[in-house]
Amino acid sequence: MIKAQPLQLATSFRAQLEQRWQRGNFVCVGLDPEYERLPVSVKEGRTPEEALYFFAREIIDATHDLACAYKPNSAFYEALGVAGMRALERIVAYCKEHYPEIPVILDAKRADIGNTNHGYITAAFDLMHVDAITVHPYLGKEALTPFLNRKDKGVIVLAKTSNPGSGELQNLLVGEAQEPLYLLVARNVAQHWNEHGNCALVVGATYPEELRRVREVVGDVPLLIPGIGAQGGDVAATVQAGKDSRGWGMIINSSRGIIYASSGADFAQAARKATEALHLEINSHRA
Ligand SMILES: O=c1ccn([C@@H]2O[C@H](COP(=O)(O)O)[C@@H](O)[C@H]2O)c(=O)[nH]1
Repeated sequence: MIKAQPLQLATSFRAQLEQRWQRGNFVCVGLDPEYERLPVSVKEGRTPEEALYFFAREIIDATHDLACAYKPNSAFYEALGVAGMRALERIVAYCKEHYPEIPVILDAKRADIGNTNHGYITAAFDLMHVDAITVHPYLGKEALTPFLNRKDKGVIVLAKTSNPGSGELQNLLVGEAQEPLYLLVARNVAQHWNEHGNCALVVGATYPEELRRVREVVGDVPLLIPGIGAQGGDVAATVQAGKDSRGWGMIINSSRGIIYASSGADFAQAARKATEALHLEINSHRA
């Protein structure tokens, strides 16, 4: 009889993603809790720190077999001050302890000059132990080198963001080729910044044509794709435009569409249902 082999724990963000994609998991569950919107049953008898922690933990337990990644956005935790940051640290620690195979992406959109970046890196990678972080490209590769040199960690660079006004700067035609800035960013990341194979790019699901153009120039570089669910991005168009040469390569985020699927005590079951529906829809368009 062949014995099932225990899953070997991946040692880098990219390897973690590959294992999740191999299972057919492409949904990134966005852990973006607004305290005011938490179900009454979650807030009752709990401090704000405990409420945030409990809410996220229940959602993680309910979705872990379907999730490609978890993505807490730092803003929602910072908004509660020290209590929020403590909750964030505990949520990441919970994921790492119980589901170490699932990558945790800290959406904090960092990047500054050299020594400031060291502070961001220590906080995210060495204290919080997240597997990847989002950064903006504005300061260029030189400034981002301390992030890029963390070979085992993912560095996810904003290219074309999902917001309605993202074209103001990102669509400006630049360089010799007079191509949109977002495409130049994507090209530079894929060709010059990704020396350790640890880069990914953010492209909003609200811009499927731009997503297609990015995929065309970056090959199989992973894409973090927010904008599904509350922002109205189309799943079929996203998958058609965003999949890589293997039909993989996508980390498709939904936050509010999953975590607020129910405002009642059944929020975790509802989050699972919403995750499963998105998981099935993504996979139905991958072939
Ligand atoms: O271009 C971007 C970059 C990041 N985000 C973040 O993703 C989630 C989206 O949340 P939803 O509730 O699913 O709309 C949130 O953390 C954003 O800050 C993005 O939306 N677009």
